[in-house]
Amino acid sequence: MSQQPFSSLAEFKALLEAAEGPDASALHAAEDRNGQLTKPPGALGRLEELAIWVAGWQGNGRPAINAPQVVVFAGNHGVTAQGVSAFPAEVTEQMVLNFQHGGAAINQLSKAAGAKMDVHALELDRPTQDFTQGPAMDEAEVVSALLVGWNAVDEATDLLVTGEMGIGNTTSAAALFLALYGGEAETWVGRGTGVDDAGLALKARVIRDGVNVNASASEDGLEALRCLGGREVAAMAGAMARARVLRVPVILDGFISTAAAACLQASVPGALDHVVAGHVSAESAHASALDHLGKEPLLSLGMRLGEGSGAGVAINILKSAVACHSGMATFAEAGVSDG
Ligand SMILES: O=C(O)c1ccc[n+]([C@@H]2O[C@H](COP(=O)([O-])O)[C@@H](O)[C@H]2O)c1
Ligand SMILES: Cc1cc2nc[nH]c2cc1C
Repeated sequence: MSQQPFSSLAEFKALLEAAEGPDASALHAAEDRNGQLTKPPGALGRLEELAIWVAGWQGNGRPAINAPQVVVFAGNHGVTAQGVSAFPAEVTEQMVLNFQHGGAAINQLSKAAGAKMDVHALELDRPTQDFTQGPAMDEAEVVSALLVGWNAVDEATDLLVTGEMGIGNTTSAAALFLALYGGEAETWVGRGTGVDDAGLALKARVIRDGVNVNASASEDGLEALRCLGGREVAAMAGAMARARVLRVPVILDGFISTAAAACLQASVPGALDHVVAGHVSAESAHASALDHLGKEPLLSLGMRLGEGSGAGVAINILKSAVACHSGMATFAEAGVSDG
């Protein structure tokens, strides 16, 4: 077997810390080109900033999105034993089969956006430990899940979406936000797949217990991921980190994808400079989580599905931004007076 790129959280963190930023000359070239395109200055609004941002990360003043990749990770959570989801844990595995057969929303959204889609199920027959009883994972387990994500990113990818499937994972994500950002447990929990008011109160109690039991989770983002995350959450973090190293832009999906990202950011400032928020989910605390990360969502469609679905829709926005930037004529080329 070939040598793995990291074998501990410290080595993973060091790779992320060493990752380079965007290409300054591509950024300048894209800014310059943007000023010459046949439109009034700023008339394409945020599409202009997005195209320039993609240019910097791709190291190309005329960026392109020809090979977008959607990667969906699935994991099972011991905390489902507490009754925190409206659906049974078996649904995780059943949905993996649905993804493999092309029957889920993300299959259609990937197809509509011209993206390749891959599915990785992470040890579904071995749920993480119930985090109200102790850490969800030991270091070897979280490192192994980070590696699945790291290795899932194609080197030829030019835009990445990380999605997830995991019954119980809105509880895990809420616990991560409580550990990383503090505040009241009640403000971080939401209905997930659709729990009632009693379920919501139970979720708040569960995440409060989880954060109290795992005191070290509040000290570092990667330690929080180990104690309160899940295998699919860690795999998303691993894929986002690989994309940062490869300088591939990433579109965040919903509440759980944002929790994975928040762990990276809390551990390594700048770890999310290559990340844009695809949408704000209907999970009630998602907007606040995005605020903490300083990310303005591209879309607000009332979606709360996960799977990478909101980010999948947002691929089309980035493609549109880049198509205008790289394909439009300049004033000189088109013979249009530039005022
Ligand atoms: O992405 C979101 O914001 C989102 C919000 C609510 C639910 N989900 C999905 O629903 C599942 C988790 O919900 P739950 O109630 O089991 O914690 C998981 O498979 C997620 O993909 C996803
Ligand atoms: C059916 C179903 C599909 C999902 N996709 C992502 N999370 C999900 C949760 C459920 C319950």
